[in-house]
Amino acid sequence: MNYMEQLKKNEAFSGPEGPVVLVIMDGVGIGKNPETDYVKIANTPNLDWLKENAIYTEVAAHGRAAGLPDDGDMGNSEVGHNAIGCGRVFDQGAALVRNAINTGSMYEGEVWKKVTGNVKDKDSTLHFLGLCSDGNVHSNLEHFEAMVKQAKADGIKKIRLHALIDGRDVPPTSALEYVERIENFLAEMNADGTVDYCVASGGGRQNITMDRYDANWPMIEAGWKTHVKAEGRMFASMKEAVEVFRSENEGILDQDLPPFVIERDGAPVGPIVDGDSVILFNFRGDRALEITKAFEAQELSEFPRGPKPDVLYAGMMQYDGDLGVPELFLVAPPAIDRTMSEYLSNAGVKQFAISETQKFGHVTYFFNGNNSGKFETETWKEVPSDVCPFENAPRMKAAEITDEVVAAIKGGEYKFIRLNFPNGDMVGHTGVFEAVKVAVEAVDEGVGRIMEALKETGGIMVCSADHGNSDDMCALDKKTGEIKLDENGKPQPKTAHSLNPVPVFVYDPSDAAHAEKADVEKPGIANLAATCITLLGYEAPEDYTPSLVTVG
Ligand SMILES: O=C(O)[C@@H](CO)OP(=O)(O)O
Ligand SMILES: [Mn+2]
Ligand SMILES: [Mn+2]
Repeated sequence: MNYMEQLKKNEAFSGPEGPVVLVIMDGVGIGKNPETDYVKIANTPNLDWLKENAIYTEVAAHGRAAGLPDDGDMGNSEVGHNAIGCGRVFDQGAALVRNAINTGSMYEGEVWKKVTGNVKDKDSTLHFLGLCSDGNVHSNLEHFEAMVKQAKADGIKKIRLHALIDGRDVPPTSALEYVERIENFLAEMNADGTVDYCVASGGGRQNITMDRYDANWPMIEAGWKTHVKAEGRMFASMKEAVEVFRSENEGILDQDLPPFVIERDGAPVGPIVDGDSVILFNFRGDRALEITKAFEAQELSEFPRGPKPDVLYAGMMQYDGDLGVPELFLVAPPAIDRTMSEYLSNAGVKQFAISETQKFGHVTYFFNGNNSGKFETETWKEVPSDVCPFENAPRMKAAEITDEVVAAIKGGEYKFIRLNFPNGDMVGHTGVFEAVKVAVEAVDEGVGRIMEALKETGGIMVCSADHGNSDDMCALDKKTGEIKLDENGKPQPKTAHSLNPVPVFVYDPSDAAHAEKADVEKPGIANLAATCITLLGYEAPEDYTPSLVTVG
């Protein structure tokens, strides 16, 4: 459907006096275990009050409810904000790539043929760069393995893997499990002696290559040096690199591991040079855009890249639909259309979107279906994030974001305000329990101040989350369900998102909407779009998942 029907005004309710404010508390879900649920453990008087006094419901934010392949897949910010922003559930990257590989349609596509053909014609190297885990948030090693098998069948002789280490979508120190899997797989591929496939470089994902939203370009510079120029500390294998780094940095998490280069006979085994092909096998866009720019841009001002090698570069997906980046991609992204931002813009509703750098693109680019363009009535505001380990500054910029939101509420210009508080998620990923508690408390304070401003102006708040994280902070023993302890008897942290549902609070202090909880079957975060549109006094598009409240 490419036409855009207009939103109809709701005859029974024409919207509140003040704005509708959508608060996305990133990574704040509803835990199952009070001992590991740092949202519960934190002191949250405002969220507690809302639970008792506002309209309260719980919605699914993972698995099929977010367009992921299976209900065992945890939610994440991309699929979460996509669903919230477009009111429907699309099959997302993880599912689309799996499908393209299983049906073989990826290999029949022009891009696969081009990328592999280039290597065959020039007798050069096919490089794979990506996050090496089965987290299914940015990537899945399964996809890498399938592509390598196909490349071998297609006659590719030389493959190099530039391996980013995870520990953020999978257990925090699980790297060696993936290293073993990769090394066994490559050994199997090499066994008949016809090909030369190996790991060439890598490092922790929070250290190199996977920065996002221009927060920290030195990470991209370090990645470029490591993967492309093959400059850095050399090791005989990835296993050796991980083991040495761990012995030198007590307690280091996988995501923070330093960069490494693999050598053979004293020389780096896989710099990226003229004539090669490169596939970035991450399917998610936020942390893929900067390294893609480094490979694609003719001129680059963000760091002294030097002349870029003349390679054929392809992404797993198109990462930005508006910018058309990257030029070559293996799988078409979900065709997310008719987002609520577009509808509201067509209806002339002025919109304000805000977060700090770390989540700025979540509430703008992800929210608008992975498009970086703005609709006419939108204003976007980015509060610069600190560049530091967030366990050291767990309040992040919650207060500054709140200041801006309160000013926007009181200013009266915007009818719809959306914001993301990153704390519950960003600090949740650090695995530092005490910091997570402070992080959640900072969010609660922000919510409280927004409530006050809405009370004064007659607005309405919809407060929810994109997925869980801080609600499930400890590793549990799979068999017994007990908290796993480390060698000092302390709970082992869990740094990944959770599979838990998330809360939805609808707070209408002046009772403008006479809102009541609607009876919705299997509610999910996608239902938030229709909820906001309904509270703004419009009828939601028919094919949006329904509003969680009735009004009028
Ligand atoms: O940090 C990230 O990239 C992901 C986890 O991989 O978190 P989120 O989906 O919350 O952005
Ligand atoms: Mn998130
Ligand atoms: Mn996260």
